[in-house]
Amino acid sequence: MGFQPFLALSASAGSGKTFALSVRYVALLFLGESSSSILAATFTNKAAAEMRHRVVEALRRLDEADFAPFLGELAKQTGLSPDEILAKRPGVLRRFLDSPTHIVTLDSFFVSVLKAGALEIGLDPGFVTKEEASVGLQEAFLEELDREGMLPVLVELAIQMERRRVEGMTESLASLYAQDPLLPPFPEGDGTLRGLEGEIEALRASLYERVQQVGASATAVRNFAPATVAELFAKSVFNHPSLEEHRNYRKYLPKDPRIEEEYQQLRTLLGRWAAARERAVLHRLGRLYDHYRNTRISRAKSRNMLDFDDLGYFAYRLLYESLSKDLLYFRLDSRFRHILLDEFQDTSTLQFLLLKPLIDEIFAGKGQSDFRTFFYVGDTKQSLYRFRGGVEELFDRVAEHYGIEVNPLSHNYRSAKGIVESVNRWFAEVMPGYLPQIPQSGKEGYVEVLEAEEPLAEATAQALRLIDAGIDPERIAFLVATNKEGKELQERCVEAGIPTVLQTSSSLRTLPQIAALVRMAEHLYREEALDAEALLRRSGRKEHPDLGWYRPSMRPVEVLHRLLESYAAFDNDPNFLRLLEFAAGYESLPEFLEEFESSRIGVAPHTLRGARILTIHGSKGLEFDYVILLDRSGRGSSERDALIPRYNENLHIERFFYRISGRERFDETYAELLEERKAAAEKDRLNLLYVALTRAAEGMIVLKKPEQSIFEPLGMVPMRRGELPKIEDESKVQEEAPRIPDVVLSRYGRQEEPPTSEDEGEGPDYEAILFGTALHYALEMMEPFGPEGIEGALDAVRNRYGAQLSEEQIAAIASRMEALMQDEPFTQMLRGARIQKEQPLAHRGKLLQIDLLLDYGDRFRILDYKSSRKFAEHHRRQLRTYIEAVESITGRPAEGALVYLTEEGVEIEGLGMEN
Ligand SMILES: Nc1ncnc2c1ncn2[C@@H]1O[C@H](COP(=O)(O)OP(=O)(O)OP(=O)(O)O)[C@@H](O)[C@H]1O
Repeated sequence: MGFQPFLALSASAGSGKTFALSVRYVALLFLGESSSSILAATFTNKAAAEMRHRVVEALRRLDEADFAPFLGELAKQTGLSPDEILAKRPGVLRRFLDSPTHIVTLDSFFVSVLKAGALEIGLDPGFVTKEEASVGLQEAFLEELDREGMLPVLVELAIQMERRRVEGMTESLASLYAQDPLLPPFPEGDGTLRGLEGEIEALRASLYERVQQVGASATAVRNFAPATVAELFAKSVFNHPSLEEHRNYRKYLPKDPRIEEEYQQLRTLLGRWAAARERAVLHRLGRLYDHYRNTRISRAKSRNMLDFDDLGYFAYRLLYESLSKDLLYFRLDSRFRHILLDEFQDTSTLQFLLLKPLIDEIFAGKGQSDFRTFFYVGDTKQSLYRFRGGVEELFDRVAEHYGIEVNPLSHNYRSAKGIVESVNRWFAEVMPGYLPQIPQSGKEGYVEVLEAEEPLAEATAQALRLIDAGIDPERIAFLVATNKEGKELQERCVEAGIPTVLQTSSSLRTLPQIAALVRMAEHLYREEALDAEALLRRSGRKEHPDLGWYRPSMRPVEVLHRLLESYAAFDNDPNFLRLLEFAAGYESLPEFLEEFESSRIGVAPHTLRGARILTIHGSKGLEFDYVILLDRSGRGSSERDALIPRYNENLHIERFFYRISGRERFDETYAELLEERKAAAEKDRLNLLYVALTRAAEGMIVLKKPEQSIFEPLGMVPMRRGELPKIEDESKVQEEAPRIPDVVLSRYGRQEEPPTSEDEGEGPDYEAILFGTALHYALEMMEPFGPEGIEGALDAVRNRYGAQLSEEQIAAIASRMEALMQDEPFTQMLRGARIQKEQPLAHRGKLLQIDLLLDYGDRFRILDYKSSRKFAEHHRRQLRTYIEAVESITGRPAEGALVYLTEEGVEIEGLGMEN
């Protein structure tokens, strides 16, 4: 086939696009090109790391059987025989390792471009990058508005946009900033709104009178009764293009033909009113935007910190307004002769514009003897980033613009036959232009669609099933819809004893131990002595270490280091080194804490083992042997941006439409645009499902909700195809099942697990944990165990938790204890039993702590207190573990009960062994 210098591959998931990209990269090396002249850009850090890995592995292991397909492709592309390739390999590998490489994410490439030319635009090249805009941005913006006398404009706009919160407006401004180079000019204010409102009012009044005069019904008359223009605009009568079509009016129209005429005029005027409102909003927004942008620019410069949007803004200015290409290449110390782009369907227009000067440079040499190439791959079925400016249309436009051949690939090399065929069946009908893939694997694989009311709960059960079938957790990935669900699932996995790695974000601050450690530092700084166990429970320690060494004058790195020493369980994790490195850059804790919150320190790769938990978005381009795909728990959100952009041929924004509910009835262009957006949103949803369902190589379990499922558009029904692998040693499975949850991690000491509930996006509710912990403590300290012991127990609680609990909370603890002591079923259970409180048990290498163990001589009852019902299912599973442990240790039967001590009173839920 030879080497085609300009080529694009547009092909389905698993068809080998990234594989082809790696082959091409290596082929260029064998053709004598230096790695410093090749730019290979991907979307995520993970993909870039993966690509580097593939290239190095290929160069090292080309002679191994696993790399035969790679070698075969390489031979085709380079025109060399496999033997020639293998003979050249050592030299190529040496040169590769000795030269700088540019296998990077687009964002990090733009960072290096910007660093190279920073001084040109008044930036300090030592700037750091951050994930999101900083906390004080809004205040700084408001200060700027105040200084410039612009606050009244903000207020007027707020009234016009019916926004009660400043945040709503700064969000709109932030989204303008994110696409600054693509913005159309903002309209001038034309002051037509008032005049139009007068005209509309006059027409309304006239119609009101006319419909009254012809004797129309009260309802028909009411439609034109006095109202503000906005109220009138919202009326459903305007759903009818003409009153002829409206049965309340039809028969009266002949009596006064002016009615229909005026109705039509009114509709036209309302349409113009919406457009005038749009102009007024955009005009004010434009005025504010200038100041918003100033604030962003000057803050980025003065703090020397750039987020993604700043990066795009400055890189554009640099490339298009400030710097010659030659100077840029000189500064970058390389001149790219070859560009390879992965996942091109998700490239935003702005990103493309930033690359365009480099691509143009390549095509400038086209036709000459100079060897320059451009290659990109993608799949518009997998485009997911429309919401942040990804435009899949770019794929074909770029090919057309540069005259690049676009080739398909029709085989699937990733997934087993059963998976490929199931995916073909699900999508053939619903995705326009879907080309069924041809499975390449000889394996049948495993596919199961299960209905589950609670996908999060079912997911752990299914993972245990896979693990019990002998599948290493490392080979399993859970795919979830949102980061929040990822966190919740991880909690459940911890408690089910399944090791997991949460990859919903690659940021260090999302690692539980790191987050806990920083939270500890924060508590020290704020002098809030919140229960350290609750925060650092994952460290596996029991005692609260002495933190008396803390001094407010200490540097952040010192505080963190001392905390690490105090909680020795954190040894040897390179992520802690990264944290310390980051902290070393700050002099004071508050400064460190603020920056840490929006930091972008990557997680050290390969430091963690276990099943992966990722969002579907995060799984793009990746593959896993086994995938458990979870339906979304809550409902998805629908698009509600105030400004709807319409793009021109160059994919710049031609104009914005201002969203007003019902405007589509008065404005055809707006109606069409809205329809296009809806169709696009629909397509995005399908794309997301496509990405999710094409990640598995060997097995896939889909957990679908019976109702309101994201899988509904596919007509997916419960099914099963293929078999899970058979584990050779059946006895091992017997012995291991049911698996023992890792109780040391999930629950330790007396405290309840931190709830990560639906309604709090912000993680554990430490108030509730503290309350639960104190309540447990009170019950433990109650001596004797009866109403007479309550007073003494409360004293103990005051001694230990007095500083953190309010008097009301202590009173609430007292009343819950009293309720328990008076509860008939509870006191009944105590009769004839030897009572053991906080009984520790060692079982299968794990330490369990039982709240109340009642020993009746021939059998046991285990009671577990809970202060909330939030995690009932979790509590039940936990209790079953305790029952099993007690039975196996003592050889006597045991049963258990959950004792819920809630505001409503005492409720006891009994639980026997189920199997
Ligand atoms: N020609 C080939 N011969 C053998 N194996 C291949 C070939 N092409 C791809 N593969 C393997 O198939 C799997 C999927 O390939 P790859 O990740 O390149 O697909 P992709 O098209 O980039 O998928 P996605 O669109 O999901 O990113 C990989 O494990 C890869 O090594």
